[in-house]
Amino acid sequence: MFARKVTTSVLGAAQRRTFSASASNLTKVAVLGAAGGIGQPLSLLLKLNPRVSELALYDIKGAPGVAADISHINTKSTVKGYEAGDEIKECLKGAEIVLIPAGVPRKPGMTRDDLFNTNGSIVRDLAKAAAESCPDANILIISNPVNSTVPITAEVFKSKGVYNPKRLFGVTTLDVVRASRFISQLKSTDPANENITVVGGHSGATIVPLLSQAGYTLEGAERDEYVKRVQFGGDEVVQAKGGAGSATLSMAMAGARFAESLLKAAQGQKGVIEPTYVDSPLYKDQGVTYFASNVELGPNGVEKIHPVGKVSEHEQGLLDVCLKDLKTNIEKGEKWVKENMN
Ligand SMILES: NC(=O)C1=CN([C@@H]2O[C@H](COP(=O)(O)OP(=O)(O)OC[C@H]3O[C@@H](n4cnc5c(N)ncnc54)[C@H](O)[C@@H]3O)[C@@H](O)[C@H]2O)C=CC1
Ligand SMILES: O=C([O-])CC(=O)C(=O)O
Repeated sequence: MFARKVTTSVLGAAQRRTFSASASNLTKVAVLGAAGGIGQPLSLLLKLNPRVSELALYDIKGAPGVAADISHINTKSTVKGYEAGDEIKECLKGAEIVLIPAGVPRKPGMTRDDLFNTNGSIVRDLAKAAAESCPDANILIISNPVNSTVPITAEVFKSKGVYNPKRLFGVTTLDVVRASRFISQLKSTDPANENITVVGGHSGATIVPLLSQAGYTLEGAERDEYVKRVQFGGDEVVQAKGGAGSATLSMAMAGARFAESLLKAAQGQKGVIEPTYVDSPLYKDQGVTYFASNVELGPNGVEKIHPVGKVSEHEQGLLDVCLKDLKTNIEKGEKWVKENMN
């Protein structure tokens, strides 16, 4: 078996290290919402990943054009674009990973929950298609509000009798990327060496960075500003884009990183850990059925859900608020999809 190293100049050193694969472990990856702000750069990054053998790009408009463009990049994977209608079945058939960034982004003044009505239906319909065409795939939900769109997807898979909690992930990687970048700015460290655990969910107060676990003890206003920046980092981008959407490029990097971690784990690498929002036992006794914490990934998806671990008194306070909000977001998603399954 030959193994080749591929490096690209668009990613940092930490990412470059991970982009190597043996030719025997190749995978079909589908992106739903591939012509969007996230979908396009995410598809580009996946095209650069030699672990991907086939890239299937679906959108209600524009996917064939994106696919034609990306297909000229001189890496081995094949790329095909699919349009609305029945083509989604062929797009999903045989996919091992399905990334879903389809849906509308926020405008200034909106919360992620304000996207619920529009994106809930979009995710529900795409989840139905995935449950029918690739029930064993790893489903990676990017569309907001993630705290609710993940439970919506789970209920759809349950309704079809194919739910596997080990294969459903809310992508919260961007929170970890931000938490690591923001502390490096405060401490003048190399962000590539920072890995701040972030737990909870993916909106406002449900995003809980655990600085103490990385050995940092910020106090007072500095601590509060840091936590607020991590919790509301998305708003910073929404404001700066002034009505033209939310984070797309950093999200594409975060989504590609998570997909790469899953591929590495699927292809036998041990000890691959990413924080992600999954069906979790950690706070089920409090009625919180989904929760993001460090998760060890493996060939079957979720291998081991790590507990939150030791937290400071201040972090415990943040967690208490998080759990209350999360419960509401989860129940809202479950209730809505049960009443609107068709
Ligand atoms: N999880 C996270 O950390 C993050 C999540 N997001 C979320 O990702 C979503 C997408 O954001 P952008 O790419 O900026 O939006 P966008 O509007 O640029 O792209 C969305 C794409 O989805 C497509 N689409 C809409 N309905 C569809 C359907 N039924 N089937 C297939 N495709 C469909 C649109 O045609 C469009 O190309 C938003 O909900 C946003 O809030 C954004 C940033 C970070
Ligand atoms: O803020 C938004 O709406 C998009 C998002 O989820 C993020 O950037 O974290």
